[in-house]
Amino acid sequence: MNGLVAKGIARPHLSGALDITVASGEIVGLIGPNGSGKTTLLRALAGLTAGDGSIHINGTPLAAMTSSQRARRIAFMPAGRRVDWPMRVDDIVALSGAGGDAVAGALGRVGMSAFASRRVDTLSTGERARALLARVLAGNADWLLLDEPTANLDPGHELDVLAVLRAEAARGAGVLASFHNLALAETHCDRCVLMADGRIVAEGVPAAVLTDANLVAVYGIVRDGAGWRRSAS
Ligand SMILES: Nc1ncnc2c1ncn2[C@@H]1O[C@H](COP(=O)(O)OP(=O)(O)OP(=O)(O)O)[C@@H](O)[C@H]1O
Repeated sequence: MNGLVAKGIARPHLSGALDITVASGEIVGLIGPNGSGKTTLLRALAGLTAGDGSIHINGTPLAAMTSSQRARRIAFMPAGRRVDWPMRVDDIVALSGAGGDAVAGALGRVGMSAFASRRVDTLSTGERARALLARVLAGNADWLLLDEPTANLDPGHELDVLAVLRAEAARGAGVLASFHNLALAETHCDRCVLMADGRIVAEGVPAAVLTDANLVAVYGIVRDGAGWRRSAS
């Protein structure tokens, strides 16, 4: 079966066995409250943790791939923005294995060209987030697993990153990204997967997932005009 297809994924802090599929060319928003299991699932799909279940990429088991084959197929961006090495930004992006043109191109796509020669430890948190996304983009992987790619970004750069993710999907990449900004997920994702308490509790087009009933049950919030407020307990 085509796509990134995971079945029966079981890990500590997930409940039961989870199935999830990400097709080429789509952006899937992984949403859910703090502690619902988004990072745990993303790390499992990236092959960073071992446990029960199977992960196939276009029919090939992830477990049968060499680490370089995996790296061409899957790129993972953790939610943490910490970088321990005081390296230049372009050198950090080149850790993806990309050459100079691809590094420069990726930095340009996230608006970071002017920072190429800066040490990464001198960047602001949002700048560092964009540099780390450039590293993922430079690798040109088939599937992008991104943990909160818009965290720490201002509203303009949030939209810029969503536009970059849409361009990645248009070139055929499959994107699975976690979000806490439900408005962004609703507006920019082709599908949403909603997690709660280590389970997938809803998935489908955003309007089918971000229903009033799901928002109350999972987040304890209700729509209030263009935003949300806490539901009465
Ligand atoms: N090493 C650990 N020891 C104990 N509990 C853990 C450990 N790692 C994760 N957990 C727990 O597993 C649950 C799922 O964590 P996970 O990081 O996947 O959630 P998340 O949905 O990504 O949350 P957030 O939105 O806050 O980033 C949480 O309750 C977390 O406290």
